[in-house]
Amino acid sequence: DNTLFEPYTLGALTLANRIVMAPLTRNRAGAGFVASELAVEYYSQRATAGLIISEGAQISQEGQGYQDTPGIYTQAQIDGWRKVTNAVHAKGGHIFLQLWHVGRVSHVDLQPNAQAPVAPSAIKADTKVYVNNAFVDVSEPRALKLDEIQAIIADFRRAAANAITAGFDGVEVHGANGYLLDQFAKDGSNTRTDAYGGSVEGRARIILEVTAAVAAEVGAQRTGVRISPINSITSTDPQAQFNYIAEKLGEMGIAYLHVVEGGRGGPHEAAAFNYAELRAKFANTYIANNGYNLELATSRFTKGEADLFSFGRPFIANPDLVKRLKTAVPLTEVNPTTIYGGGAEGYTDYPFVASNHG
Ligand SMILES: C=C(C(=O)O)c1ccccc1
Repeated sequence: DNTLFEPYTLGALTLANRIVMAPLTRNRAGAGFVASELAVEYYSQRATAGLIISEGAQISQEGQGYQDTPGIYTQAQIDGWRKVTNAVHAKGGHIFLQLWHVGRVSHVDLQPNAQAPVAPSAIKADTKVYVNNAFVDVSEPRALKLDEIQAIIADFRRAAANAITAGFDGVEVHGANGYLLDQFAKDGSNTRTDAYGGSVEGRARIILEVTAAVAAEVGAQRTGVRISPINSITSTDPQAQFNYIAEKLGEMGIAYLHVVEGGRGGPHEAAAFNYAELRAKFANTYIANNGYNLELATSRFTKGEADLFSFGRPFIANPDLVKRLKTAVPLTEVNPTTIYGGGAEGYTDYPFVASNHG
């Protein structure tokens, strides 16, 4: 098979193609942080993706950083997601849920008892979050105690079990984009001197322990991990840090490593990081992400540099992205004003290619 549109085996799943829908936060969850009814239509519209990875779903109240993002830690949330997975499966699609803990990227208004957001160290992120319908500075975080780290690992494990109960085909541990696990992995945000910091191994410990716990719960073949070696937070030697993480994750036999190449949402730059070296540390499936188009994906695929390619914004505006890429139909541009928050507009109302076309 020499194209992106041939079937691909991922663990026990046969994907119809190598095109993955990347996790996309849309801030449309309803009361109780339950995935909205509209999410049923939104995700099933995009079921022709080889694999859908859902928007980040927080594993606990403490793990939430933005308003109206869905959770995966209550029965009502599980019930809401069940409708989504049923609809995607009814269309022959496959869907993983992204397990999310934001760590320091949060605001006291979202935190239990208005507490400070938690982090590896009490270092405030230089970023804003969408809370109370406005972009506001994040709140000052506090450093986690060792027993709290064990509790968070248990939260990830429980959330993974909930995702399988909700009908997901697997889970993706969110270790990227400046959130909790990424905060531990990078020394720009982790100055701990205990077992969870102070060295390549120490900074990697929590993402490896979380992944081991999740894989023990749902199976290694239904577990993926997302990392972003050089975005969001500075680190001294990202190549050494993430080569080590990739190697240890590879030893666990998990299904895939999903890599944000370059800066999040930025152009796909040939960044100062060797992704081929990283990939060589991980024997299973490598999903390449960030600013791909068909031409770039095809060229890297034919060079054997990645197995699957994930697309974010193109999937927002093109529910039938696979058909458009396969038949060279021009893509609809995303409307940036309706990505975050709102209702059906800019969510479930993007057009499909006319059925008589291609
Ligand atoms: C979960 C996100 C990520 O991984 O970047 C996110 C969160 C808020 C806005 C955009 C993206």
